Parts: sequence; structure tokens; C-alpha cells
Amino acid sequence: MGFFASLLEWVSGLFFSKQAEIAVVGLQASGKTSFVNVITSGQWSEDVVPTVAFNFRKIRKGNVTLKIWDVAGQPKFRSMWERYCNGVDAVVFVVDAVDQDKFNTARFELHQLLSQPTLNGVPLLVLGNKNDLSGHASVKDLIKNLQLDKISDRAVSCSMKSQHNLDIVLQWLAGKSH
Ligand SMILES: Nc1nc2c(ncn2[C@@H]2O[C@H](COP(=O)(O)OP(=O)(O)OP(=O)(O)O)[C@@H](O)[C@H]2O)c(=O)[nH]1
Ligand SMILES: [Mg+2]
Repeated sequence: MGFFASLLEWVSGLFFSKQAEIAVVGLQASGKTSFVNVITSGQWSEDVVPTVAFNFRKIRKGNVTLKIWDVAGQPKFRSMWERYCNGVDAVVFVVDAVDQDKFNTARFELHQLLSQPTLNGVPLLVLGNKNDLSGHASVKDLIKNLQLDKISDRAVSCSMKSQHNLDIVLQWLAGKSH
């Protein structure tokens, strides 16, 4: 069992028969499917195909079940985000921290999503992914560029490839279970 798999099991063990439903959204190629793959199997793989519509994954570790909607990020699928985020325990918004040309679009889509009445008050975690690559934006830059200060959310700089900070992410997700 990989380190993150055992960590998830340990975190899960702190709770008894709990579950959290999570929606993972963000622009295409930001790393949403990679995130779900890594937290499910502990394995990083370069080989991921762009998601069509969505993938649903159920991860059971110890007594916590995470039900995860991994939603496609290409423009034609973005109008579906709200439907998958409606009623979840938390939304994870993934950003490619290297692709700074797309920050404006990411900010627009994120704020558009959060302005939907159905998402009122939903906990949000923003992942600045690919911090294994040089030139990635810092958490401070992400907060500034995505205007996260206005919505008092949580942002984490991480990498699916190196699995940096995924322990923090898993703890946060487990904390949303009930
Ligand atoms: N270097 C690096 N590459 C990453 C990381 N996470 C994802 N990638 C790469 O980024 C590309 C897109 O990853 P996906 O996980 O398919 O992205 P996605 O957000 O699911 O994309 P859509 O399904 O189209 O919305 C792939 O080539 C991944 O290998 C990371 O942390 N570091
Ligand atoms: Mg995907």
C-alpha cells in the first residue's frame, strides 16, 4: 500500500461510517482526473485521456467513503459543472499553476460557478496543481489572480506527479465527511 493510501486509511479511521460527496471541477488539462487517480490508487501516470462529460469514483478507505464526481473541463462541458456541484459536501477546483495564460478564464469560470444559488455556502478547496514544474504560481499569486480573497476560500499548492501536499488535501476532504 502506498504512503497516501495508508494515510487516507489512517485519516478515515478517525471517523466511523462517514461519507463525503465531492465534485472536482476546473479547466481542461488542469489535472482533475490525475488527482482522482492518485488519491484512489496512489499511482501517478502520465497516461490520462481528457474526460468526456464526467467520471464517477467511489473510494472506500476504512470507514470513510468519498464519492467523487470528476467533471470534464473543456468549454463545452462547463455548463454541466453546476449540476454536479449541486448538493455536494465540497467542491475541489483544480488550476494548472503553470499555465498562467488561463488564469483569467479559470477565475471567470470559478466565480461564475460560485454565483449559482445552488452552491451557496459550499466548502471550496482550490488546488494550484503541477508545482513540480518550474514557473508555477505560488498560492499567493493564485489567491490574487483568481480573486480568492473575496470568497475566503482555501488554496493549496500541490502536485499530482510528486504527490506534494496531497496529505493536506485528503485530510481536508475527510473533514467534510458526515
Ligand atoms: N507535471 C505534471 N503534470 C500533471 C500533473 N497533474 C496532471 N498532469 C498532466 O496534465 C495533463 C492533464 O491531466 P488530466 O488529469 O487529464 O486533466 P483534467 O483536468 O482531468 O482534464 P479534462 O478531463 O480534459 O478536464 C496530463 O498530461 C497529466 O499527465 C502534475 O501534478 N504535474
Ligand atoms: Mg479529466
